[in-house]
Amino acid sequence: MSGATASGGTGRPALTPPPDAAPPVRHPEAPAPGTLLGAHYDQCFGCGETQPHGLHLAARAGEGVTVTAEFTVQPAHQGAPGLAHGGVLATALDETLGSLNWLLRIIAVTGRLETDFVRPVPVGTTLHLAARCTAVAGRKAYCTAEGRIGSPDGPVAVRADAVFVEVKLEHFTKNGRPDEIKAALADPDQVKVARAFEVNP
Ligand SMILES: CCCCCCCC/C=C\CCCCCCCC(=O)SCCNC(=O)CCNC(=O)[C@H](O)C(C)(C)COP(=O)(O)OP(=O)(O)OC[C@H]1O[C@@H](n2cnc3c(N)ncnc32)[C@H](O)[C@@H]1OP(=O)(O)O
Repeated sequence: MSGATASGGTGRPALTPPPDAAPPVRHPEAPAPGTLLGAHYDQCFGCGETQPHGLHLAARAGEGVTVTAEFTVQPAHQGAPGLAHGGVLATALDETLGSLNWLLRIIAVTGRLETDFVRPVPVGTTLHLAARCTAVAGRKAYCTAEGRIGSPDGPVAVRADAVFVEVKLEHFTKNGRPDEIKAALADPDQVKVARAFEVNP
């Protein structure tokens, strides 16, 4: 698949939107700015509320196609003694970026995630994350995020650029556990169902 190469076969870096990319459009029924988005799946390692090993990251809708999120580094997230593991920090960025799906009202998965680790992040730190979609081209959403230490205006510790690729629900039913998808569809909590599955065709 050409998309997995650095340039996607175009000679253009894969994280640079193509010339025909359009500005992202906030879906008219996207959650209002300030709304806590909740988990897309309660067992998700990034955001799942009942995932004991997870980051319990809580994302909030912003203006336009932006979100913010907070994540407090726990002892279980260490790489070096007292410092967050880089893969965990990449997960926090990935999850925050993935939350932009709710504002675009698409189902999209991470195709590429390029991360800069700018400062070490000590255990106990609350990382304040902010993500925004910068462009959309076909099935691809180009997004960027950063995480700051201690407050939304704190020093930048991590940054990421990403391409998310829109997929059909079959991506999950074919490759994941279809029974759980069906159970989620039958969930009487209609808000949750709408959030998970009521997306643009
Ligand atoms: C109980 C219910 C729960 C269910 C939940 C349902 C609702 C959920 C709602 C929201 C979910 C939010 C989740 C957030 C969580 C955080 C995000 C993650 O961590 S996601 C996991 C990690 N990512 C993967 O596992 C992807 C694995 N990869 C793939 O499946 C494929 O490679 C995929 C879908 C990315 C692309 O495969 P193709 O066959 O569909 O499409 P092709 O034709 O190859 O590419 C389409 C376009 O995308 C570009 N592209 C593809 N891969 C790229 C890449 N790596 N970098 C740059 N561009 C790429 C290509 O160049 C092409 O562009 P051109 O249309 O030709 O212009």
